[in-house]
Amino acid sequence: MQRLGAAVAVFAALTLAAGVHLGDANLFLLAAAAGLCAFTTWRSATISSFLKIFVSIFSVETIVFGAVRLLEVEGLWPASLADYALPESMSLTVAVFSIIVFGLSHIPVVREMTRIADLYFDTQDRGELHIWGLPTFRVREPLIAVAMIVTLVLISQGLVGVSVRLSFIRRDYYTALQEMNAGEFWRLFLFGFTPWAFVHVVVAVIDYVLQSTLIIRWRQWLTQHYVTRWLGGRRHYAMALVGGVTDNPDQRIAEDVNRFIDGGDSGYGIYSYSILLISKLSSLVSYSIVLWDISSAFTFFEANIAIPGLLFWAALVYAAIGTVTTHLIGRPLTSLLFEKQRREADFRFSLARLREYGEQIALLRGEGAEGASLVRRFGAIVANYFAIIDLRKKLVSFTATFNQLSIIIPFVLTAPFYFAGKIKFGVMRQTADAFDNVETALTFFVDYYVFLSDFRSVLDRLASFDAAANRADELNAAQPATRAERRDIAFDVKLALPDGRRIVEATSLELAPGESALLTGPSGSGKSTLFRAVAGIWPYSEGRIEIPEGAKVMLLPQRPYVPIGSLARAVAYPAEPETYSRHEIAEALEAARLPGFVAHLEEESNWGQRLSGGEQQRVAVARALLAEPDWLFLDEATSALDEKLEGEIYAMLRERLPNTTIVSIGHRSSLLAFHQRHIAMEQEADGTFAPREAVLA
Ligand SMILES: Nc1ncnc2c1ncn2[C@@H]1O[C@H](COP(=O)(O)OP(=O)(O)OP(=O)(O)O)[C@@H](O)[C@H]1O
Repeated sequence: MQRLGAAVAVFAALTLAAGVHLGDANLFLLAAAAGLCAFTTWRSATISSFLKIFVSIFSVETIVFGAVRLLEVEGLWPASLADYALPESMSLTVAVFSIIVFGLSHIPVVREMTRIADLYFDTQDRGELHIWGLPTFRVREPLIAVAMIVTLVLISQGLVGVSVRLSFIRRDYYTALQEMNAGEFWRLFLFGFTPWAFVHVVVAVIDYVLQSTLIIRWRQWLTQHYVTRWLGGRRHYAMALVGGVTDNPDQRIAEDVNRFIDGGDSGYGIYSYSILLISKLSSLVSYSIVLWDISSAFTFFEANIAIPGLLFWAALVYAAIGTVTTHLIGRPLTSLLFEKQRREADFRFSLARLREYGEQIALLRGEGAEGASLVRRFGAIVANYFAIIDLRKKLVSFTATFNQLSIIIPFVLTAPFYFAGKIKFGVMRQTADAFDNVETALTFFVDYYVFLSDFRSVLDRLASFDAAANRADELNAAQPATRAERRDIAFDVKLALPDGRRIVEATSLELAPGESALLTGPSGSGKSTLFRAVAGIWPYSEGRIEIPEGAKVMLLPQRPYVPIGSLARAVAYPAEPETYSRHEIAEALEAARLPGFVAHLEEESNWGQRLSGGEQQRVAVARALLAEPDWLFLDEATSALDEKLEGEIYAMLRERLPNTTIVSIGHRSSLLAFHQRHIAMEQEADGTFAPREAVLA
C-alpha cells in the first residue's frame, strides 16, 4: 500500500506541475485530491484486507485515468482515439472513492463487517482453481477471491461506462429519426448499438458466473471455518454450557453466514453492498455529469440564460422527495422484517421438536396441545405478514406513483425547450435516461439504509458466536484431565456447576488398573460430572486428574448417540465403518446380545429412533468391544437392561476385554457382584459430595 501511496503522490506532483504550467484550475483540484488520496492510500497499510482491495483499485485508477487526462491536456492524446477520451472528472472521482473507502474503514459497524470478511481474505488456505481448458492449479484462496473482486469491480464500472456511451448513441439515434436521416439511423443501429449490445450481453454473463462463483467459494470457506470453530477443541459442548448468547449455532452456520456474504432472501450481504454501492456511485457520478452537461442546452428567454446544472438539481430534488417519503412510510419495516425472521424460526423449531419427540407426544396423546401451539405460532407469522402487507401496500402505492411520474417528469421538464426548438428529440431522450439513472442511484441509498439495520442483526449474531467460542476456549483451558507418567488414574480435583456452586471434591481418589470399581451415590451428587471431568469436557474445575500417558479411555453415557446412516456406521462410531471388517462388527453385535440385527448392518435408517433404549445401550457396548479401550467408564450404560441381561453383558465384557479396567456408575446393588471396589458419594458438611471407599456388600 505504501508503494502505491508513493506512486499516487508522484502523480499528484506531476498534475500540480501541469496545472502550474497550463494555469488550469481543474488540474489544481485533481492534484489536491490525488495528494489526499496518496496520504490515505499510504495510511491504508493498516486497514482491513477486504477494504484494501477497493483502495488499491481506486488508487491505481486515479493514476491511470489521471495519466490519460494529463496526456489530453498536454495535447499528447492521439487524435484517432479522441472518441475514447475519458470524461474530465474520472480521475478526480476515483481518487475521492479511494479516500471514502479509507474513511469508511474507521466506522465501527464497517469494522465489524470487515473483521468477519477478513477471516477469508487473510487466510493462508490454498484453493483449487479451474479455468476452462487449463489444468487445475492450487493457489492461496484469497488470491483467487481478490482476482475475482477486482474483475467484478472493473466489470461493474465498465458496464456503467457502456451504459453512458449507449445513452449518447441513443441521443444521436433519436435525432436521426427526428430528422428522417435513414443513413445515419442504420449506421448507428448497425455499428453503434449492435456491438455494444453484444459486449453488454457477454460481460453480463461473465459477471454473473464470476459473482456466483465468488459467493459460493466464500460461503464454503466461511461455513467450514465456523464448523471447525464449533467442533474444534470440543467447543460445541463448552459453548452450550456458556449458553444464552449462542442460542442456536446451527442458524449462525446455515443462515447467517450466507446472509453475511450474499444477503440471502432479504436484503444485501457484504458482497452485494460493496459492488452495488460502487456501481451506483459510479452511475450517479457519471449520469450527474451527463445531466449537468446537457443542462447548458436548456436556456431561458431570448437572452439564452442557462442555470448551471439545472437538470441535475431537478433530479436531486425529485429523488430527495422520493427518498424522504419512502423512508417515512417504510420506517417500521425494519422491525417487522426482524420479527418475521424470529417468528419463522420459532415455527420451524417447533416442527423439528415435534418430529424428534414424536413418540413421547403420541404416548401422552399430546397432539391436541401440539396442534394448538403450532396454530398459535403460525398465527403469529400471519399477523406479522399482514402488518408487512399493510405497510408494503402504502409503500408500493407511493413508489409505483413515483416511478410512473419518473418516466413523465423529464419529458414535462424538457418539453417546453423542445417545442421552442432549443433542443433536439435525442437530447430529450438522453435527459430522460440520465434522469432515471441519477434518480435510481439516489433512491438506492434509502434501501441501503433500511437493509443495513437488518444486516446489523446478522453481524451481531456472528459476533456473539465468536464471543461464545472465545469464552469456550478460556473455559477449556482449565480442563482437569492431564496425561502423566503413571499407571493408575489419580484425582485431586474440585468440580463446580456453571453458576459457581461447588458440587464434588475428589481430592484423594485413585483408580488402579485391572481393579474394576462401582461408583454409587444419590441422584444429583455429581457422579456423571466426575466422569465428564475424566473425559476432559467439564471445564468448571480446580485441580487435576492424572491419566496414564497413552491410555485409551472410553466413556459410555446412559443415552448413547446413534448417528443416522447404516447400522454398521452406528456400531463403528466415531470410527468410519470401514475401520473394521463386517465380520468383526457382526461378532461385536452378537456378543452384545443383538444377533437379530446382524442381517441389517447395511440398512440405512434413523437407528436412534428405531432401536429401543436397551438396544441402543447394547449398540454402545458393541462399540466398546470394537474399540478395546484400556479404561471403560460406564455411566448407567446398562440401566435399560433387565438384571439378568445386565449380568450377562458384564460377564461378557470381562471375558472379551480382559485388559480393560471397568469403572461403572449405577444404582442397582446387583452390579456390586461385577466389581472389585465400591466407591460411594458422601455428602460433606458444606454440602459438596466426596467419593469415599465403601465396603462391598
Ligand atoms: N450443564 C449443566 N448446567 C447446570 N447444572 C448442571 C449441568 N449439568 C449438570 N448439572 C447439575 O449438576 C448436578 C450433578 O449432575 P450429575 O449428572 O453429575 O449427577 P449424577 O450424580 O450423575 O445424577 P444421577 O444419578 O441422577 O444421574 C445436578 O444437580 C445437575 O442438575
